Amino acid sequence: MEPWRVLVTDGLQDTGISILSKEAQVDDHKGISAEELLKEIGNYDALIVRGRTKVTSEVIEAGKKLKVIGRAGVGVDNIDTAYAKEKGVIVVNAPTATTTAVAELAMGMVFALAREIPRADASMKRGEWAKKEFEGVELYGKTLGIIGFGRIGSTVGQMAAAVGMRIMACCLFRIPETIRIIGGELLMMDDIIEKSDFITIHTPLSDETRGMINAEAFARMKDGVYLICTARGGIIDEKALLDALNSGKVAGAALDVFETEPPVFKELINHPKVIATPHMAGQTNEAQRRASMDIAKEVTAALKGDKLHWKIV
Ligand SMILES: NC(=O)c1ccc[n+]([C@@H]2O[C@H](COP(=O)([O-])OP(=O)(O)OC[C@H]3O[C@@H](n4cnc5c(N)ncnc54)[C@H](O)[C@@H]3O)[C@@H](O)[C@H]2O)c1
Ligand SMILES: O=C(O)CC[C@@H](O)C(=O)O
Repeated sequence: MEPWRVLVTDGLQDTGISILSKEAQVDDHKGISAEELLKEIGNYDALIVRGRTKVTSEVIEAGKKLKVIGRAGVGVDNIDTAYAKEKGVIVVNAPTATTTAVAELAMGMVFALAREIPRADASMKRGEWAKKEFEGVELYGKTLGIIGFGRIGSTVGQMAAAVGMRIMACCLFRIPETIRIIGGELLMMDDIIEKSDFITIHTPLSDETRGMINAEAFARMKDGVYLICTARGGIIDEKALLDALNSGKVAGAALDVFETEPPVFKELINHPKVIATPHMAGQTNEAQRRASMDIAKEVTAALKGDKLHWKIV
């Protein structure tokens, strides 16, 4: 029998490639264009992507031998999962690998906003000593509203509780035990919006969450609120955020994800009260190693017809 062929299009750490290579022929074609992918995909049994590759219905249609699509990470909003299901193509992800990394970046953003660390550093590098300009706020005793209390949101909750923040969270489905353990409150999203000093977003992008943080939501927030988003671009209405920053309603925003990536809305990125990072929250060496191993094992299991842990469709 011919060996299975696996195409990797957004890079994968060597540990994952080694696991796959024991069972299949692996082609690492990092950065492949959309046109090239359409031409090549017909030769492959499995496709492994991160967030860059758009796995459209056309790609799935062209993948005549395709049995499984693996997402080395969490969000599958770049994969047409409905079409994959229709075509009997399995979609799996590696949802636990990057939880700590994303939560740590979100917490880092909370600290960075409260003390304006990036702006202070930039002023030092310009040769200034602008000590009087920097009076921050303390986190101790402040309320952190967590929208989406799943794996990442609840990990952020534990970290923030450890520095003395009061935790309020809202969640759609299961209510993790964590909220009780950290002495937090489970509330409706409206309450979180109105009562929080800091708001951090950890939901997936869905029909329901797209544009969820809009002008109306900003109007209901406390004056001087801080906003953090490491979840997905599109959940926050970026134009409404810029207006809220300019009016002073929002004292600072830290964003890892954008409606368009790389971002085209430069006025937002360049705003002095915005801290921006290039969709790197899940990108620690440890997290990417775990993601590469998890997705390699899961894709191999799908090819062999073994039991799956993280089947999306
Ligand atoms: N920036 C990055 O590099 C990066 C890395 C990993 C994940 N992410 C994003 O983070 C998201 C969350 O990841 P996770 O592992 O915590 O997922 P998760 O499924 O464990 O948690 C998401 C939570 O959001 C809740 N939710 C969904 N819709 C909601 C709504 N309308 N209102 C309130 N709560 C809602 C769900 O109930 C769930 O508990 C992912 O979907 C992904 O988009 C980003
Ligand atoms: O893999 C990436 O590039 C981003 C990962 C992240 O957004 C995820 O959902 O796992």
